[in-house]
Amino acid sequence: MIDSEALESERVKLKRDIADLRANLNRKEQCLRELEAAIAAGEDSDEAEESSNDMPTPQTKLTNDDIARYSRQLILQDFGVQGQLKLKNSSVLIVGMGGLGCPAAQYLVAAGCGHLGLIDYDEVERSNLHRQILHSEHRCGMSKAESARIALLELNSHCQIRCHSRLINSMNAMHIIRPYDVVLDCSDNVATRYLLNDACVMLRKPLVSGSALKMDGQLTVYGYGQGPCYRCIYPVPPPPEAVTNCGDGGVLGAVTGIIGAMQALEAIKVIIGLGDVMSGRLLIFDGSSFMFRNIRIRTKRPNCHVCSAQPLITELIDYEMFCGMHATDKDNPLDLLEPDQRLEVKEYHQKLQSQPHLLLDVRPPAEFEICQLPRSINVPLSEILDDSYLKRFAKQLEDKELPIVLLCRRGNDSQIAVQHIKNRFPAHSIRDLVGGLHAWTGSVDATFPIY
Ligand SMILES: Nc1ncnc2c1ncn2[C@@H]1O[C@H](COP(=O)(O)OP(=O)(O)OP(=O)(O)O)[C@@H](O)[C@H]1O
Ligand SMILES: [Zn+2]
Repeated sequence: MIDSEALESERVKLKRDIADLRANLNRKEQCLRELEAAIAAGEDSDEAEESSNDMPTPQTKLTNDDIARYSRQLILQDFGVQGQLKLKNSSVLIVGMGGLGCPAAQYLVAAGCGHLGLIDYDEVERSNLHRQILHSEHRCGMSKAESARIALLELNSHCQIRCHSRLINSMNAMHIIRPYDVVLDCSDNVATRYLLNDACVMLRKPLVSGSALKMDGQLTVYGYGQGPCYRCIYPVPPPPEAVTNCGDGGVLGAVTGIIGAMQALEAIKVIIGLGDVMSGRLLIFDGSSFMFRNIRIRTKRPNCHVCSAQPLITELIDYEMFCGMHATDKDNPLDLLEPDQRLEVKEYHQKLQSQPHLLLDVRPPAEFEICQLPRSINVPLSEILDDSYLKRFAKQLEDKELPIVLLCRRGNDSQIAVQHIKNRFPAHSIRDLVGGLHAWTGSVDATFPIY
């Protein structure tokens, strides 16, 4: 008798193993490329970075290939040969090769930007591919900057592309940004936004800033002409609990595509001096109603801590501390509960799953619909925090013998929920499933989907 479930589980496991091996191979190939590049340059990597700071010799003529390739934009009255030459001699730094950085880089390279710097500390994952359109299935596991470079050079081999596969932070930002003319903020966190703003103000570089979440996006240009900087608009960071990223809130790829493409457009306008740059104005895009609003934002704040005549901040600070948030969205597991309030997934599977118990899944309904454990009941965290779940579970909660187990995607929200319910029912056995569904897939059922 063929056990089709066991075969399926084995098949999925093999696919995962192959993906891991491929990721490892990609990493090794990348190391090899970097090493060979360093050997070819006859320098160690630090010196290689210094040399990248040298100004390239300006190009004063378009080649025949340039003329053929860029003909459709060359014939634009306001663009012309001078615009193309400015673009050819320009250098743009893109921070973040994710949903915004990919389309932005694609349009800049296609348009003939001469020098591009790409920064990203992260590696390509499957969940990136729906919107980070320069990466590919085969490059999962590879550094995002390196993966983007491969795709961009296929589009336009004349562009000089430098990869910085690392986190940009207070230690390296001035050094990395200095050689570039314009910076694009395509990152996804507040700490990096303040870092890039401050560094760009200090180095007098225009900063084209974009953001996208769910169905909405925003765009503006900071530090251009007499326009304000990010700190003029947001002198203090938002509270960490008010900030959501794409991993938690979701985003539609076409929305990041729209904002990223517009960031490329603004960078080109800044470089060429074309049209009205989006400085002192904020574009707000609502993808569901398809409304573009263009609002005036304040002018320079006279007492801005970084861009005013007497700035208080004259060198880069610790931005993660300033914002109370990390600059990476790698899992930062919470540890809120006592050991006796926690339950490992294996123990749940072996001892409790077949016993009477109440399994509450505290994820939002849209996530619950993607996948769920057998007999789990969806009670979103918001319903727990506002106590509306009490109405639904009054009866079960009266039964102190019935153990309650809470779970979520990664094991953070379930801890918050346990704390809250425990305050109301201190005598109950209420525990969270450590590591949530991710741990379930890792330790109990390899066929359970991960998102
Ligand atoms: N300080 C930083 N230095 C380098 N790269 C950064 C920094 N801050 C953010 N990034 C990069 O910016 C990109 C932002 O893009 P985006 O939010 O679309 O991707 P993501 O983090 O892969 O998304 P998801 O939340 O779905 O995992 C990410 O690739 C991230 O690694
Ligand atoms: Zn300012």
